[in-house]
Amino acid sequence: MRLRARRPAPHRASGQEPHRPGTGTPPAVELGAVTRRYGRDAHALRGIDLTLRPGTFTAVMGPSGSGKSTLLKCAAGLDRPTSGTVRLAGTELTALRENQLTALRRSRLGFVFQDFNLLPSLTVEQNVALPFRLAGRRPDRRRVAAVLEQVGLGALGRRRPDRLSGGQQQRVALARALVTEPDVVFADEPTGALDTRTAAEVLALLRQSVDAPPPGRPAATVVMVTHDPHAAAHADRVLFLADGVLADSLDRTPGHTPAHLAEAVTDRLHTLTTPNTPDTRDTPDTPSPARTAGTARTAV
Ligand SMILES: Nc1ncnc2c1ncn2[C@@H]1O[C@H](COP(=O)(O)OP(=O)(O)OP(=O)(O)O)[C@@H](O)[C@H]1O
Repeated sequence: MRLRARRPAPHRASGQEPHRPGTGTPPAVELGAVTRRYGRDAHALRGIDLTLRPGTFTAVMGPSGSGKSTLLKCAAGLDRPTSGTVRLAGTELTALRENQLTALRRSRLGFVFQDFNLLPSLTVEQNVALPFRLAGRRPDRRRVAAVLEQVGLGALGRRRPDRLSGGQQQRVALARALVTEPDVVFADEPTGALDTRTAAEVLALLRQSVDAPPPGRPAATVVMVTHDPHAAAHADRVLFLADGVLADSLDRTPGHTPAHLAEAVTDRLHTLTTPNTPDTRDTPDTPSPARTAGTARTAV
């Protein structure tokens, strides 16, 4: 693979066609030719085309400075692209005024950050109920209790965050992100501050929110930026950014384990960070982790 050769052309993730109005459920996230420049010279994103279906879990990886956070911020309406379009569940964000964007983020998106971002003076329940209050709605106490059960914290609603472990605090943040049944949950390094075992528990909960939501509740859609191949291996699809373009992707195929996907992800990352290394993965006598994992390699 020669990433540099591919860099100038904008890419569309394969198999992900733009939604045509009137053809059913719109994509959860749709980016069209999104660019983001800082000043004249810093091109953080260089033409991103991307479509993510509802009820999917996508990880975004890439070297430092490749544009992951910028992509997340543009997709979540926290930053405005320099050009291009962003649609969330059919709503065009780039057309919205700032106050409309804020209202949309509060009512239709969930966020999980590395450092949890809980309010220390509020109890666990109050932190989870916050999105209702910020949206000017009465907190739905049954929903708050249900989502705390979902993340395994049903008994800790009255505690304050400083009396919780890091993993428990991140579970509260996850409950807060899920409580309004948002169109998309955006997670930026959600396990970056956690030990391996606790990180795996939080990732399993994210995965479960997509695969097995509580009865009667919709499957979540998760977009997660991470540096950790083991975290990315919980996703259905891993997107690789390099220098502001979508350079590659990996899809999880039925039957192979997160460990295999993590190995394949590590292999791709290695290729991204050392682009001049000869690519031996297509040589028949050199089986790659991607091939042994049964992973579909897709052009994006
Ligand atoms: N506010 C800003 N002003 C100027 N340049 C910026 C700004 N934010 C990001 N950039 C530049 O845009 C590029 C992409 O940054 P971004 O933070 O999206 O990368 P990243 O992949 O998330 O990096 P990391 O893994 O280190 O967090 C980098 O070159 C960065 O220096």
